Amino acid sequence: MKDIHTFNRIAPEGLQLLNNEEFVLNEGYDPDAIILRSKDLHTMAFNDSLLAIARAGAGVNNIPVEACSENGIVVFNTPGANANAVKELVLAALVMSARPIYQGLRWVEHMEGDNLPEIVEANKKQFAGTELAGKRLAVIGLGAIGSLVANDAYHLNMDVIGYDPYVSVETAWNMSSRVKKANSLQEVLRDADYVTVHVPVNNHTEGLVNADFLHQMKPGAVLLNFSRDGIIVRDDILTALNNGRLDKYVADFADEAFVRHPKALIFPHLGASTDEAEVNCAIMAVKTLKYFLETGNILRSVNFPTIDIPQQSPLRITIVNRNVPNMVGQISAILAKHFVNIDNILNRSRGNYAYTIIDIPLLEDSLLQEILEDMSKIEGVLKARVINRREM
Ligand SMILES: NC(=O)c1ccc[n+]([C@@H]2O[C@H](COP(=O)([O-])OP(=O)(O)OC[C@H]3O[C@@H](n4cnc5c(N)ncnc54)[C@H](O)[C@@H]3O)[C@@H](O)[C@H]2O)c1
Ligand SMILES: O=C(O)CC[C@@H](O)C(=O)O
Repeated sequence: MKDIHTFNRIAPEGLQLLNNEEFVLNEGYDPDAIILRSKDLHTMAFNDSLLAIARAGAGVNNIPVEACSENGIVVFNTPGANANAVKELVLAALVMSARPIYQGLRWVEHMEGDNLPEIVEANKKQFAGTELAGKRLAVIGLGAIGSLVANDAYHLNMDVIGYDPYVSVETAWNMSSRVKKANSLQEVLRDADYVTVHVPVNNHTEGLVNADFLHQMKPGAVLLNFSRDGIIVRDDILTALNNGRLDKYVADFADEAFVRHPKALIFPHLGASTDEAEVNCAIMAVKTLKYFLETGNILRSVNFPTIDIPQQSPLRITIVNRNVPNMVGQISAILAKHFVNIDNILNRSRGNYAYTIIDIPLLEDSLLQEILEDMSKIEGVLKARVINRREM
């Protein structure tokens, strides 16, 4: 039995894929795996038996990924599973920044009386806006969300320019050829009326939107942030709003400095909050996690390599190790010492870490245990486990 802990609301359509014969939910204190959305795990102590964490979402900044790698814990996310939901909210945010819809709705809510239509017609000019068509939109980060926003904004007749120095081949194929490609931040920001940022927050993007970035924007432009609050320097945005350089700041992250600011429009982190996105994310997170727990194969991990080979032998040993020389040699030597034949072995690395799968014939439990203990003692092995195909 594998114990899965959940945090936040994970859609039942995903959780019901965890059958009762193999999995229990939220039972013990030492889970084999965690599924979560935005719960912050940075201060959580990880139990030794924790094998994996699946984020039902795109961003993994609420998970201490480096510490997980050091403890041999595989971290997964659900790429693209909520991208359409975020895209739709960004399009709504673009319209709401061009036209004071929200202000108009609030105003009309407080009106009463038989002559309401006349009052409305006499005063509605205060809620006139502008159109998006013909305006330039800069999209920074052309991944799952950014590419959808860019394509749809083009269909709203916006002049769209994108910037992503690491754009994936898949995204490049999905992008409309009408979306212009910028080669630098300076180029993408220079003439844009609207700038929307869709990058993950990490060591390279933290504070990306700072005074220098804002200075490169066209005066009076609008900035949209549906990525994370960590990508902005709050004081620099406040300064730009207050001195008029930035016309509006529209974000999906509540911050005391912005919530009542007259030039800010703040959403309560609603990007992924649609029925469809919640179900998509839960199903993808559960399937990915279940596949890893059952087969040892890794798909959609943010800290370990993709590895996916069918198990053709009764036993599979999986090893999470540091990416250092002679690891496969030492692992094989232990099996050779016990005269165990290797049916299949595959080692893949990613940065400082690697993952090894070894398929072997059936062995006595005691011998298997001894082999596993020997492997766990190798300097640089972070986690080792056995998958017995008969039990699956
Ligand atoms: N508001 C929400 O509820 C919500 C929902 C989903 C995702 N997000 C946030 O949006 C981010 C993007 O999501 P996604 O699904 O599009 O992820 P993604 O991984 O598909 O796309 C991210 C893109 O950013 C690009 N990138 C990275 N660093 C860059 C840089 N310095 N300059 C330009 N491009 C850069 C990458 O090459 C990639 O193409 C997530 O990491 C998450 O933080 C927020
Ligand atoms: O789960 C959510 O509501 C937000 C998810 C979002 O922040 C993400 O990074 O995918």
